[in-house]
Amino acid sequence: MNEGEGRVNAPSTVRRGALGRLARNPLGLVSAAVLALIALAVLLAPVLVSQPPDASDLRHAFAGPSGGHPLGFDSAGRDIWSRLLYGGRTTLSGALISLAVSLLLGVPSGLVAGYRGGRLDGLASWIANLVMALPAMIVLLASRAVLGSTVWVLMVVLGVLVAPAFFRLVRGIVVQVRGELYVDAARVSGLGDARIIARHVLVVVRGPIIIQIALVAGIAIGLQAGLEFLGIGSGDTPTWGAMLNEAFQNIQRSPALMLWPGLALGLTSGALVLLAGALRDVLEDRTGGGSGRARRRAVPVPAAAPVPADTVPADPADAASADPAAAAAEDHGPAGRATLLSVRGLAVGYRLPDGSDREVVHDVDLDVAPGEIVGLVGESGSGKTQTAFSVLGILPEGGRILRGGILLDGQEVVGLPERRRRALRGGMVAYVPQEPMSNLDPAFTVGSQLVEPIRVRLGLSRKQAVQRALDLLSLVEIADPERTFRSYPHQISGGMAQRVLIAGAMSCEPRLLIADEPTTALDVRVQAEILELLRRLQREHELGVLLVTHNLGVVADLCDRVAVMREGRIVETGTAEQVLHAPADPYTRTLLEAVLDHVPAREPWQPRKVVVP
Ligand SMILES: Nc1ncnc2c1ncn2[C@@H]1O[C@H](COP(=O)(O)OP(=O)(O)OP(=O)(O)O)[C@@H](O)[C@H]1O
Repeated sequence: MNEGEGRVNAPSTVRRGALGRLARNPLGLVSAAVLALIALAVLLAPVLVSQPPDASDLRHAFAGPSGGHPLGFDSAGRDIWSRLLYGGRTTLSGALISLAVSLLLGVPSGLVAGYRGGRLDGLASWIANLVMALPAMIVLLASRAVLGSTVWVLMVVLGVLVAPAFFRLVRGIVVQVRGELYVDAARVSGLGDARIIARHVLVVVRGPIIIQIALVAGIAIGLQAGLEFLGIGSGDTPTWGAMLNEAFQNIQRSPALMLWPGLALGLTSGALVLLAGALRDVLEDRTGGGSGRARRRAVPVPAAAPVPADTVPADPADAASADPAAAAAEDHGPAGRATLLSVRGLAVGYRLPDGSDREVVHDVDLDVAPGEIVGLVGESGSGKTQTAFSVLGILPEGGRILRGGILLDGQEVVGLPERRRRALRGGMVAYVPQEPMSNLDPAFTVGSQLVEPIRVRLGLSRKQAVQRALDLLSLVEIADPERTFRSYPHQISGGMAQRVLIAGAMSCEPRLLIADEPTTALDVRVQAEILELLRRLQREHELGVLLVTHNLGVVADLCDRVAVMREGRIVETGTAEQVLHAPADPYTRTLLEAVLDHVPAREPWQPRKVVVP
């Protein structure tokens, strides 16, 4: 029954930490050690030097190394070792300030712009492009003239100039991630934007951000040194760039003075670049030994305490819709049963560039009663998914409901604020998607994906949520729930993944389940098992099910009633028996004829005899 159990490699999904993998990467280890040594030396400067960096004694000008002065003296008789360590403090702190500013500006704006899209994204991208187009050196020179020569202020300006690098990196990744089905699944499960970003999006961008930090730190150090070398800094604090400047002025007399600040800059920048490369290998797992990508977390499915519609605070819209709801249930409820879902005159459109709408669903009426399975069938592009997404309130960007109403358990949901819509999704109504694997975030274990929405929606403790997730895995007939709980999506089969998604959908004890081609991506044997599971859950939990499918075999097998869609309209509705045996609409007949049941089977293929002359 539990197909694919054998595919679970081992319960011990070894999840070595990134630090451990970095320690096994020779380049990473050496560069991290060099950086750590440099950081330690500049931090311990007061105890490592024998005189302050600005203490000058002209009698020692250009003098070589001596006791307590391992690198000798500069042109003003100052201790080079002391200036190198204290200069490192200024240089590295300056780089940290630039980094902090660029991270603070670039990362949150990239996350929000990428995730929300639309005008906000357009505006943020425009600003980022504008800042990137500015010549950094010219802006820094102008800033010095206007804001003064304090190195810290220049570092803040540098941070602003570098921020677009983080913005573009993060935004680009988020735009890709937001289209992932597991993000849609998290949305459908009722998780809010902030939680989705924190859980599913940040985890994807953190690796590239860490790599970028190493690169940008190197750039900031280089630029700052460049400014100081040009003599643009304040000159009252020792920095590696200022040391290079002084050394350059005395290059004829003592070329060795260039060596130490040059070495410090070269070592630090080089180590940062190498560390960035090693981090890239480690975080993207190029060195083998683990499926870094696959190990990215996973997300998921719904979970939530049923949030009865009537517990949501009333607003005037509800009062206005109360009567129509009751009327709809009375007038249109199938066979006199109270409707769970009642769609009336639904029209969905997509905004065109000229401001008009392209209508893709026209005046759809549809009902689902408790304990009833209604099939929504039709050829590809007929509007089934748009209808289902309208009920869930997750139409893609640009799509909107143009007309009509949707009553969920008597409550009008069209026009309901997103917060209240979210309370219904993953609560009273749950969703089972078409492609189970794509709806699980590969970076999280199955258990983690189930537990998070359960905790959010049911307000359970972690321990209780884990127990509930295990119970749900048993409910969907997974033989070894604990093992599956610990597995990553790449370690389970498609059929098991679909069971996991159904478990997630059931976690909120929904009353209406919307299943969009739930078996299409599965092989025939697993399809039958999943259909049987849905049937059992529907029976035992009195679920209303809206089953979106193009498979008339599934309809015959599972559905009580059928609505046939064509070009955005419902062309025929009736009991499964009526529609399949005595279709009234010519389009339904065409659909049925397309199922080759009545066509005589072809002769088995026979190899042709090849006559060899
Ligand atoms: N994001 C979108 N922007 C514009 N039009 C869209 C968008 N998504 C869907 N449509 C249009 O809506 C119509 C109905 O699509 P829908 O996805 O509901 O079809 P479907 O019956 O579910 O097909 P399938 O079985 O292939 O999923 C199609 O003509 C499609 O082009």
